[in-house]
Amino acid sequence: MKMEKLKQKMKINNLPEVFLKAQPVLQALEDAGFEAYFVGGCVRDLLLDRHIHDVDIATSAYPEEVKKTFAKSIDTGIQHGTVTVLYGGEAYEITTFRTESGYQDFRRPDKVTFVQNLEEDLKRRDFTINTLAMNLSGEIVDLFDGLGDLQKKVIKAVGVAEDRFHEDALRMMRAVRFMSQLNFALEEKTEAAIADNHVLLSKISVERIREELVKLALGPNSQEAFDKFIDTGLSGECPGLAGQEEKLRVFTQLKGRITDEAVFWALLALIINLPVNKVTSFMRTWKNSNAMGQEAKAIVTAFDQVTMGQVSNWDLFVFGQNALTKALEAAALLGQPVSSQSLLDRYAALPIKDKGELAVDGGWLIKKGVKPSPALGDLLDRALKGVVLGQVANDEESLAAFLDL
Ligand SMILES: Nc1ccn([C@@H]2O[C@H](COP(=O)(O)OP(=O)(O)OP(=O)(O)O)[C@@H](O)[C@H]2O)c(=O)n1
Ligand SMILES: [Mg+2]
Repeated sequence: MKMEKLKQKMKINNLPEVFLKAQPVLQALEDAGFEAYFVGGCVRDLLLDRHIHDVDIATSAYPEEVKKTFAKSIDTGIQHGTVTVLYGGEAYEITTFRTESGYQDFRRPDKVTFVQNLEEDLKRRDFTINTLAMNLSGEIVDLFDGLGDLQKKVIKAVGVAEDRFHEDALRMMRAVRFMSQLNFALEEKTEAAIADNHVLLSKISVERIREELVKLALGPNSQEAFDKFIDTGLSGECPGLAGQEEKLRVFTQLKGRITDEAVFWALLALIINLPVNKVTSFMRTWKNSNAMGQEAKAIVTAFDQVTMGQVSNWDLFVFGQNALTKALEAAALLGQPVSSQSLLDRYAALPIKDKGELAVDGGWLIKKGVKPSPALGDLLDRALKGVVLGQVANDEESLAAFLDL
């Protein structure tokens, strides 16, 4: 990407495809007599050469006027001034310049007020790096020195930090999440304001906090971000983490990067010394899906076994490939001495990896004269164990002999 700095104005040449595709949308709004800009995360990520997942547009047009300008639109958040426009097979969120006032509950504005200019809109946004806007010709509008802070690599609240966090307390989590994802530092006053206001996080839904925490954990700079998450008191406002500050510091000393969400949850449970039988309920307090809860529990179970040393082939079979590899990943991150390769080799050498691969089933046993009964289940278990442990070949004849049928 080419950037030119002209009369204090930065212009991006050779815009990536996502923006080129969206340009006609901006053009249509301008042709209809309105102002329109690309705003927020997409401009930030463009300048950082990061992947751009969606392109957001801010405009002076009112929602009704936006709808009139395009053939296809959906009223996604019309009460907040957002209309989703479908154009060229893509969906664009177009939001009228707005300001939000009266945040009684620290999480959503009591009312949205439309404003006439871009500056009014940008100044109620969270961080300077998220206030950048770009016009149709690729010129960057930088009213709050977002470019300077991108260069300095700092997360800095727009204006008075405390006000921004009172408007939306989730922004405190966003601050540490961006630190991790972008490998940025936290500006001093912004950090102090989080430390002063961390209790407001309790007003935010667990789901929204969870989403930010997972992004933080999976980011490349998670170690420093975890440090701030703990230092500022944010961690103490999270489900099950109050008073666990010292243990949570382990996250600042991991031996590498967490690359999987379930591994993160398993690590969290392990680090706060949660007994295996508490993992599912802990996962529920974080409003995780049952599937994620079960996966985390399976990883913790496998971890406990592999780090204790005694792992039979039957154990390996029960863990399964997913829980085993992720438990080994967790062990490596925690610097636990585990002979991962030999466990993986042993797993790979198991005669079967799944119950479904067993050459016989209940129907076969019944044909062999076994009555449907609990004993039938026991026989199947014996067959499965025999095959997994290599005591019998996985074919009908060998299994019939093995089970004395
Ligand atoms: N609590 C929030 C959430 C969002 N924003 C503003 O809305 C933009 C878009 O929000 P969102 O998509 O949630 O975040 P992004 O910054 O785009 O980051 P991501 O990469 O996660 O989408 C942000 O850039 C920021 O300007 C804000 O001020 N306060
Ligand atoms: Mg975004």
